[in-house]
Amino acid sequence: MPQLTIAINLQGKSAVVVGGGKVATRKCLPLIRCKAKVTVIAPSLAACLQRLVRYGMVNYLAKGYSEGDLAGAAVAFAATDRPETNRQVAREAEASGIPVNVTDAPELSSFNSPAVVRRGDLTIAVTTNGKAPALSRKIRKQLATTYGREYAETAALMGKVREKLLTQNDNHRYNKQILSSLANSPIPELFRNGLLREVEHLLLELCGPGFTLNDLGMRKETTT
Ligand SMILES: C[C@@]1(CC(=O)O)C2=NC(=C\c3[nH]c(c(CCC(=O)O)c3CC(=O)O)Cc3[nH]c(c(CC(=O)O)c3CCC(=O)O)/C=C3\N/C(=C\2)[C@@H](CCC(=O)O)[C@]3(C)CC(=O)O)/[C@H]1CCC(=O)O
Ligand SMILES: NC(=O)c1ccc[n+]([C@@H]2O[C@H](COP(=O)([O-])OP(=O)(O)OC[C@H]3O[C@@H](n4cnc5c(N)ncnc54)[C@H](O)[C@@H]3O)[C@@H](O)[C@H]2O)c1
Repeated sequence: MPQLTIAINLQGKSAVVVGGGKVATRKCLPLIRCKAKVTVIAPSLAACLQRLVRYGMVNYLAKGYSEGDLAGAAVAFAATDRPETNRQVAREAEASGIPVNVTDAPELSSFNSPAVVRRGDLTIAVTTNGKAPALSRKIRKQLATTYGREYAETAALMGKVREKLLTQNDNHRYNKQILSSLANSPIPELFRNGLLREVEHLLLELCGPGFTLNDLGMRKETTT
């Protein structure tokens, strides 16, 4: 089934992960990163999850799932190795209108987890609508080699330029032209090679004065 791909803000929202193994751990880490309040429910935990509990990054209920455990959740994950338990979680979520990811039954899920490359505010997500997760993983690895850390800097820089353009200039056509030129410029390659002076030259050429890395509040380093 074709699915809507969205990026959702879960900061401060409750996320319940049922199960405490390898797959549950993989579901918890991005939730922690986006500052959700994560609760894990499982009779026992994998070592990595035990550490996350020890460091206060997830709340832990040491028990088997029972109906009502999803109360107040903005999102839920059924990641136990018991298909019947995962189905019970799916039923409660469905009855309560809570989006749920059932890790052994895509047909019962209201969403699935894409394979993700993160570079600062740039997120590249790959999904096959649940058909071929191993393919998503392979493509994620290919993308990770093409889009390195320099894209985090590029996205940050373009965010600053865009903010400044939008606050000081309401000529949208002109702004679009500048931002499109920046997106198609060699700025990522320049960042990758530490050529910040050349980045400055490009900014001057494409945006005009007032857009140095300093003006934009971005760290300025000496270049060779
Ligand atoms: C992308 C990724 C994200 C993540 O989980 O964070 C992810 N699976 C990953 C890896 C992976 N999963 C599996 C293998 C072994 C090879 C294989 O079976 O193909 C590998 C590959 C590996 O590990 O190398 C086994 C597997 N996966 C699912 C089932 C159940 C079923 O299909 O019934 C089974 C059989 C379980 C069993 O054996 O019983 C189901 C789902 N897995 C999804 C996501 C969702 C669809 C994503 C999409 O639309 O493409 C979906 C539908 C639900 C969900 O979990 O959201 C993550 C890669 C992270 C990365 O590396 O970036
Ligand atoms: N979606 C995916 O990407 C993917 C990949 C591989 C496997 N899977 C599926 O994910 C499931 C979990 O795999 P795993 O490798 O994490 O297993 P695992 O054996 O490492 O962990 C299973 C966890 O479930 C917990 N559990 C068992 N009964 C429970 C209950 N009643 N209530 C709450 N927790 C309970 C256990 O304590 C354990 O922490 C399997 O069903 C597998 O088919 C999904």
